[in-house]
Amino acid sequence: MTRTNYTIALMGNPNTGKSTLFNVLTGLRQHTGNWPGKTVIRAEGEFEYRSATYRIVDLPGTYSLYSNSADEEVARDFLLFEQPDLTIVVVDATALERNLNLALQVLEITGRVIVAVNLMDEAKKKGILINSKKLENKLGVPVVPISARNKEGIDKLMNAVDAMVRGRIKTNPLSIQYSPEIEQAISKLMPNIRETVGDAYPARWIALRLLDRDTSLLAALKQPPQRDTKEEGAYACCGSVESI
Ligand SMILES: Nc1nc2c(ncn2[C@@H]2O[C@H](COP(=O)(O)OP(=O)(O)OP(=O)(O)O)[C@@H](O)[C@H]2O)c(=O)[nH]1
Ligand SMILES: [Mg+2]
Repeated sequence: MTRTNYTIALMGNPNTGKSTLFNVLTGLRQHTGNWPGKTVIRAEGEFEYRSATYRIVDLPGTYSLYSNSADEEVARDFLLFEQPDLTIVVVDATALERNLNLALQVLEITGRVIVAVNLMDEAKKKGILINSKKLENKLGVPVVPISARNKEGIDKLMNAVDAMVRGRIKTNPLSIQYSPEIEQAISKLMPNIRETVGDAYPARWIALRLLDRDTSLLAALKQPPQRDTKEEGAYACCGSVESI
């Protein structure tokens, strides 16, 4: 029997429109953080699309997954330990270069990624052109231009989501090659990491983080957080994308 329940994570830099997209998909019309605009704890919702039920998790905005802050740890832990079926990285079309930094980090953890280039309306106003096909070829995952606030591109985005969760899209995520010294150290560490944490975790990424002395990651791996979706501040809601 084919599965019909999928989990999507929304990740991205702060203020890129993740919660706006979350609201469009779930049909919710309210702020998702403790104060207007900012998501400080992950929020969850549910919606139906083409006979499948999606649980969608709106994560706090982060610039990296380097364990520098509680927000980064929440986002990192969700990717690592809850392993969503799909991650939508929401990037700001008017600040693509800075935003792609996080997208590349996510690609080091998982290849089940779609990049949603949001704020296309703003980019157009500023005369910024984005070649999403070229970006797609470089990143090796689907890239979909959207304007969440204007509900533009949502159909194309959901088409890509549907195709990916049902295995009709195979990705080939860009893997950054580091200096020979770092690559050598990664190769040395990877067998030990696999032996210690098993195949469920991205060994190459963990090796990189260990080389960076990421003690917070080490602690999280030793004691993975509880898979509790009913956190204080999280809430549930339902919607249907077909009704947009
Ligand atoms: N012009 C334009 N503005 C947008 C678009 N999408 C979102 N915004 C605006 O961008 C601002 C930030 O949107 P949010 O959805 O709160 O962003 P976020 O990524 O959830 O922010 P954090 O939770 O702080 O990381 C809001 O003022 C939105 O109305 C868009 O497509 N076009
Ligand atoms: Mg938000």
